[in-house]
Amino acid sequence: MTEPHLLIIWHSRTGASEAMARAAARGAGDRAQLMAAQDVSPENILSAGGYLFVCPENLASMSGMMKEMFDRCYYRVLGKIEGRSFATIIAAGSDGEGAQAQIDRIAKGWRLKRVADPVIVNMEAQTPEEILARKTVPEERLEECAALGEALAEGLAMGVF
Ligand SMILES: Cc1cc2nc3c(=O)[nH]c(=O)nc-3n(C[C@H](O)[C@H](O)[C@H](O)COP(=O)(O)O)c2cc1C
Repeated sequence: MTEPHLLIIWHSRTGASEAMARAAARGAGDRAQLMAAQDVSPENILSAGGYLFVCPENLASMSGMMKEMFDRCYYRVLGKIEGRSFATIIAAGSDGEGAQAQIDRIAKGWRLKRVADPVIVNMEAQTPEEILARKTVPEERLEECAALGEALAEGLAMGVF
């Protein structure tokens, strides 16, 4: 992997966020490290040049596993990653703004710099059956995620961010 690399951190319950994180990693190629939130350590965060956070909105919040990653790592890296770049992709059933705002607030605490507009992919799941079903993200949205991954990794490699 080339340095400084993009760390893509994801959590997914029904597959949408995982597919989008994998698409972003495909776009970034060998300039990205793709990690499930539960596996991320403070050392992984410290060694990356920038971050892409990808998770669903659950009950108006980021998903619990993503929050657990922030809780576990927050103070271990506070003050050591200031100015690094970040972006987000949120999978939602109908909204997504709550999860988005929470990650933005935590990133502000870390003094990260948002370098791409927020991406919220609304899967339009309304009923319990739809919400609990395995998700298939439309191809054009996956391509958008791939393009974002490529742009972030490229910007980091070129020292633009
Ligand atoms: C327990 C639970 C709570 C949810 N709450 C919300 C919510 O507050 N707002 C929203 O837009 N979608 C909500 N959803 C829908 C998911 O965000 C949506 O299905 C998303 O595509 C799931 O992403 P994933 O496949 O990566 O898990 C919820 C889903 C679950 C399972």
